Amino acid sequence: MIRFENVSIAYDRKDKPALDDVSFDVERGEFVFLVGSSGSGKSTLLRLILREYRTPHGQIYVAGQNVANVPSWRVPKFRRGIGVVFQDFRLIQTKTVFANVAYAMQVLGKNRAAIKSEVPRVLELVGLEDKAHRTPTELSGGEQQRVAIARAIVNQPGILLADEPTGNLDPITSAGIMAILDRINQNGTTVVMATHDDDIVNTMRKRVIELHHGQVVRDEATALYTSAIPVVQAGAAGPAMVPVKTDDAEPMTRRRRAATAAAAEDGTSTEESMPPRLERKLGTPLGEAAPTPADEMNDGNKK
Ligand SMILES: Nc1ncnc2c1ncn2[C@@H]1O[C@H](COP(=O)(O)OP(=O)(O)OP(=O)(O)O)[C@@H](O)[C@H]1O
Repeated sequence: MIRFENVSIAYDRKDKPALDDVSFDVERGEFVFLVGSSGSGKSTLLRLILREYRTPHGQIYVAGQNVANVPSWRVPKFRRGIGVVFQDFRLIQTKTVFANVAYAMQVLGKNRAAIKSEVPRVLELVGLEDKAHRTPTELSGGEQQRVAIARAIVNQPGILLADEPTGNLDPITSAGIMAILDRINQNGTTVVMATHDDDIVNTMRKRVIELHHGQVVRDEATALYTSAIPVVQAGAAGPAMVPVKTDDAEPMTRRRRAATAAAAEDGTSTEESMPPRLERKLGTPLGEAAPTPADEMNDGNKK
């Protein structure tokens, strides 16, 4: 579905490459986390999938098309097959929830009957059917992100790109968003999500592609945020290591490290300071299993 072949790009001739000889394949229907420190190249990679830049080196194929061969005038059509969700939601503040989602269909010239039937289905999928007539200013951050997801999937894209979709949200709200993304993925949409959220990655156990200085240093199935095994760093002469955990226990997440440090200072048990496990939170009402009309819509897509 998405293939990078030896892709390198620098924003400026004198800059180090933002991506450096990156190769990977994402199959249709996969869910992939992109991880790596700030500046490692995650957003650049997502932008290249969207054909925001022409690629100076290497080849990128998206849904069978060589992205470099998509002429500028065809880029809008090319992007119809890709939904995008950003950290900062990017909703139109003056439009209602319904109108924000409907707008994504209007720009593609969909007729009123289609909009009237599709928008409610997608709002139901993200659990916002009762907030259709509110504006974004009347919604919580998590609800706004659900509107953004509804807008991203209303045209039934084969690929959903998410750039830190939970970056502005608390852990419980983030878990609700992840339940929705997981469900969209189970309905057949390929999902690529850039994130710094170790709890989410450690809970979901999906494929992880890790970038470091623009290079892929890890590409692992059902993986943790931080590698549990020594990994040879791409481009290194010898087996340089990315961070490795040394015991068999679950690796410390960012929040757990903070809780442990705080507990060490005040002498309390870390268990009490821990946030509830994300798995439990993923079982919250947003993850309800009953199929919705939007599921059927997506199922129809897969056939
Ligand atoms: N528009 C731009 N112009 C010049 N350099 C850029 C631009 N966007 C990103 N870069 C540089 O490219 C490199 C990769 O940036 P990118 O935004 O892809 O990283 P990231 O992994 O998404 O970071 P973060 O986790 O902070 O979002 C960085 O060195 C960054 O400074």
